[in-house]
Amino acid sequence: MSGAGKRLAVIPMKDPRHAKTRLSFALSDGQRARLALGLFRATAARLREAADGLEAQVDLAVVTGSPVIRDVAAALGLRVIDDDGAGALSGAVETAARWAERRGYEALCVLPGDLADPDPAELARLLAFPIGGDAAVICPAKDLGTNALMVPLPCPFGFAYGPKSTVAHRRAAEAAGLRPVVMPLASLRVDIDTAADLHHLPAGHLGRRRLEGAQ
Ligand SMILES: Nc1nc2c(ncn2[C@@H]2O[C@H](COP(=O)(O)OP(=O)(O)OP(=O)(O)O)[C@@H](O)[C@H]2O)c(=O)[nH]1
Ligand SMILES: O=C(O)[C@H](O)COP(=O)(O)O
Repeated sequence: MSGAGKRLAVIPMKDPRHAKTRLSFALSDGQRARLALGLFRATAARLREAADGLEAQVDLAVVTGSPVIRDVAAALGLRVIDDDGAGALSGAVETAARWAERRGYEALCVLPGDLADPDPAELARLLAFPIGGDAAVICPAKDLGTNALMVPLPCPFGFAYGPKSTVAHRRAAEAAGLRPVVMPLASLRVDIDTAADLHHLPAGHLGRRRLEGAQ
């Protein structure tokens, strides 16, 4: 099987036209779509840089129902997993986990596509963590969302994305007999949800320029 002895890092990604709705009062529809696509591209590029520097075999994928994202991901060399119209983040990640398990991958690392400024060195540290079959790694967001989750496959618990999902994932991992490892990585604390998060974007970034221009 193509994934034997390897890990799969997957980015769940909506269609940019339907993404970042919490920014709709701060950005136009076009600006939101460009921001969502730009954040996805940046996260994919940093993930590639991290994976290329590792001895451990890590393949990269996106799980999406968006033809736009599918084309961009294929051009970036990512594997494309159809989210089967999951309609919610946990369902899309579950689809990716089943896809990876069928192909023999030993672990799945999930990263959202809206991280503000992920550091490849921190991504590499996460990807290289030796989870074996008995641990799950959780990287908390500043609002206690789950900004990275790495689990053994088959994953013995259900994905529980939503408000304060770090707590839900930690409890679910423990209940399933896994050792939860909370790994607070500074560059993974911020994902772009609200206008206030735009300040965390790199200087000169479209989203930040728009916000500063608007003030
Ligand atoms: N494939 C897939 N990805 C999703 C889904 N829901 C969220 N995502 C992705 O998961 C990551 C985190 O999601 P959110 O923070 O909710 O992003 P968002 O849905 O664009 O933001 P809002 O519209 O403001 O809720 C982003 O990369 C999203 O594109 C889904 O139903 N399917
Ligand atoms: O972290 C999570 O559980 C999901 O990303 C949803 O949280 P968010 O919309 O606050 O990012």
